[in-house]
Amino acid sequence: MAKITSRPATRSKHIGLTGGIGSGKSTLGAMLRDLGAALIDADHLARSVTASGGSAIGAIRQSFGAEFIDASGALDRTRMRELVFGDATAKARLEKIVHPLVSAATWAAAAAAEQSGRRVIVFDIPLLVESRRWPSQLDGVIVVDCRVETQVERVQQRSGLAPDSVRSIIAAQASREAKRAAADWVVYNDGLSLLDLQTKACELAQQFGL
Ligand SMILES: CC(C)(COP(=O)(O)OP(=O)(O)OC[C@H]1O[C@@H](n2cnc3c(N)ncnc32)[C@H](O)[C@@H]1O)[C@@H](O)C(=O)NCCC(=O)NCCS
Ligand SMILES: Nc1ncnc2c1ncn2[C@@H]1O[C@H](COP(=O)(O)OP(=O)(O)OP(=O)(O)O)[C@@H](O)[C@H]1O
Repeated sequence: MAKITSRPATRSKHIGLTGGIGSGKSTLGAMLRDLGAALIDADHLARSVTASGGSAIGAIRQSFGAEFIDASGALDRTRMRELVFGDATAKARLEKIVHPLVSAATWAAAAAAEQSGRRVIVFDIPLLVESRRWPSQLDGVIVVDCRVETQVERVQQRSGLAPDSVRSIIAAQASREAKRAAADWVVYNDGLSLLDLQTKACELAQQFGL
């Protein structure tokens, strides 16, 4: 199958969805999917190329060493997290391996959604604002925003990561201000119940013609 490396000719709406770690973008993405959008999740694709047998594993082993691959043949995520969020050069080296694979998988999934007649495709991309290519390839961008304290709390609750580790990940991402400046729609997901967030999802879905 030919590799798809950029946006195919399209008639559906392509909406980017981004936000810092723990902001709630995957939660909003799932709500938009339930309202009829096709959802493409870059984190999910990145996890699949770094799972056992994934297409990034050979290059990661070669570049970082066998100690970054666990006994099942998958990326050792804890070890890699501890390395890259304190070492910008190592992070760039990892991204150079993973991002092109995620990008190709993203466009392949978008083409499939397009072919099956989906009118709205939501691209959940954590590093959308940091990327030079993504913004120009989308029809609009939703930014989910919340206070850093809320991000730290949510991620700690979700995965047990220590507050300092969460803060080091936040420090490696674009600032809240930079993200908001790139937004066509800002969803402020702080002090909101999940029901309130669902209401915001319904309003967006209506604007997208879902
Ligand atoms: C470093 C890794 C192994 C840590 O794995 P872990 O299971 O702890 O986290 P997970 O992949 O679920 O990501 C959680 C969140 O961390 C943040 N994050 C992940 N990678 C990056 C990055 N390169 N730069 C900044 N933030 C990142 C995002 O907010 C993401 O939603 C993993 O995140 C990874 O392989 N990152 C490189 C690939 C990448 O850039 N993914 C982002 C989407 S393409
Ligand atoms: N309004 C809300 N009320 C209660 N819990 C929420 C709300 N928004 C998000 N959460 C919870 O916060 C956690 C983080 O949300 P989510 O996974 O959607 O964030 P994310 O931005 O996708 O994070 P990541 O970058 O790590 O993928 C989840 O456990 C989610 O259920």
